[in-house]
Amino acid sequence: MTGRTRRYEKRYDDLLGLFANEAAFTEIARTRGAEIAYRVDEFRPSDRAGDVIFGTSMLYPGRVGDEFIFTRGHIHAVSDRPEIYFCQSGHGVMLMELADGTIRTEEMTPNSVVYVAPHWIHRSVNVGTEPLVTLFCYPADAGQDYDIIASAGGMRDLIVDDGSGGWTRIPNPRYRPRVTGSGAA
Ligand SMILES: O=P(O)(O)OC[C@H]1O[C@H](O)[C@H](O)[C@@H](O)[C@@H]1O
Ligand SMILES: [Fe+2]
Repeated sequence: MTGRTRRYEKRYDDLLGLFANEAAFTEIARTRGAEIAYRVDEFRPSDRAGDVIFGTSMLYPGRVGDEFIFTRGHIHAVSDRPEIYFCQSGHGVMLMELADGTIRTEEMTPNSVVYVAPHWIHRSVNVGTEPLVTLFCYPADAGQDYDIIASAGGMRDLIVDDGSGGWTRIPNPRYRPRVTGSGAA
C-alpha cells in the first residue's frame, strides 16, 4: 500500500494477557517478544462521519498453546459503525461477538469478503500457515473501544487447533458475561 497516513504494529510483547495459555505466552515472549505479530497500514482522509478509513492488515501466522494468533479486537467506539474486510491471502476466521455473548464466525480465504455488522465486537484470527492479508474499510468516525473485550476477560470463545489441521471454537474459561440490558444478570 502506498500513500498511507499511519502504520501501526503490534509485537508479541504487546499482546500480553490476551491468550488463555499464559505459560505458553511467557515462553514465546521470552524468545520472540520483539517479533511483529501484525501490522496495519491505513489511509485516513479525515475523521469526518461521511468519510472512510481503509487500509491493509497483515497478521502473521502463529499459535499460543492451542490458540491461534489474533488481533487484539474491538468494538467501534461509535458502536453502530460497520466494517468490511476483503481477504487477499491466507486463511483466517473473523470472530464476532455481541455484547450479550452471541458469537458468529466467518471464514476468510482469498477473495472472500466479510461484513462486520453494526454493534459486533470483531477480531481477526489467523488459522493458517501463511500471513493473513486483508483490506479493510470502515467509517472514519468509528473509533475503537478495546475495553469491551478486556473487561469481560476476553471474547466468549477461543479459536483453537482442532488437532487435525483445522480450527474449532471452545469456550474461554476466563470469560465473564457482560451485564446487558435492564435486569440481566
Ligand atoms: O485494532 P486491533 O484490534 O488491534 O486490530 C487491528 C486493526 O484491525 C483492522 O484492520 C481494523 O480495521 C483496524 O482499524 C485495526 O486497527
Ligand atoms: Fe474495526
